[in-house]
Amino acid sequence: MTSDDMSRECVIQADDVRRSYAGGFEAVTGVSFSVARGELFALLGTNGAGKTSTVELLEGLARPDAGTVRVLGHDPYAERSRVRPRIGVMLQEGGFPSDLSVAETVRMWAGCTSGARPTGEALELVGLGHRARVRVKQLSGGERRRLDLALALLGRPEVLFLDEPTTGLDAEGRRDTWELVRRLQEDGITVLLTTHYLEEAEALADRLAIMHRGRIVTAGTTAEVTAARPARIRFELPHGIPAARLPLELRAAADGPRIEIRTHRLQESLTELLRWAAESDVPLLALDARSASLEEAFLDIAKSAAQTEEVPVP
Ligand SMILES: Nc1ncnc2c1ncn2[C@@H]1O[C@H](COP(=O)(O)OP(=O)(O)OP(=O)(O)O)[C@@H](O)[C@H]1O
Repeated sequence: MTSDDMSRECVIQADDVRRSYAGGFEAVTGVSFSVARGELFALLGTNGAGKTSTVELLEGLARPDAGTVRVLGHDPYAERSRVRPRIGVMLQEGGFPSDLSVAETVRMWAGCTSGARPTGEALELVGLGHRARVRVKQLSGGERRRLDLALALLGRPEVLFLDEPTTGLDAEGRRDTWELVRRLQEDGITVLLTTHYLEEAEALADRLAIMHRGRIVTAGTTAEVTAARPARIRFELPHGIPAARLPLELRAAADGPRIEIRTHRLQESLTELLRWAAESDVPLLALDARSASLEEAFLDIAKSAAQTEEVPVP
């Protein structure tokens, strides 16, 4: 960690936070993490892992049963009036009246937001300037998500909570949203993102945490989270060339003509494979070599967690 990192102000802090629902079910079971100013932190997890339950505590919508939460140095629940004007929250479903126009919706929200941006500026920011007069019910799903985002950005927040911001968007809409989030980050906004898309976390997050059953199972940069997992080389051998002809160190799980090698030394293994292929004059078909992805790390975590879970007694 550089001295610059150490001097960065901690904007979001969760310390050993717990949250239970009526009936005693503990959805968040001792979660700790911090987010520095200007950082984008992604919270990932299996279904029902406790992401939303955690984020609601940070947004000041509920009080933790144990542990402490601080946003911009304040308790977001007890000191809501100090924290709320400085944060923006993009909910999964905005739920605004669908008969209003886009501009009317923004103006309505601006009425409840201190220091709101002008309507045109908020809409331009999310690429909806040309849709100002259209009724909300006529917007596409992707445009509605962008309107949700415009409303979250209305009060020029220092901290932005994005709850699954690209769910329901097509590939182009998703990439447009990523571009926008990157621009916001360049302006110094701190972002806490929850997402089901690992690719989204990979593209945007400075650091991330993966939750499962109410706790953080692993956290760090994408590189840190994937570091311990092997890289993968895949290819097919031409008909008539058996996997047994590969150098001993590279012999791997063969599935018919398809070969997959898992290795912690990707560069060395690949060099060796390519040298063998060149010397033996064997074309490697559909060759694909890649470092471990976040998706593989996530699936491993979900799988190993499932294996250690108790089997319910009938
Ligand atoms: N109001 C509630 N009352 C009781 N249990 C709840 C309540 N809200 C959530 N839960 C439970 O708490 C657990 C965590 O839910 P939460 O919505 O925080 O998970 P999540 O990680 O956001 O899930 P998803 O990715 O599916 O949205 C789940 O088992 C859920 O059923």
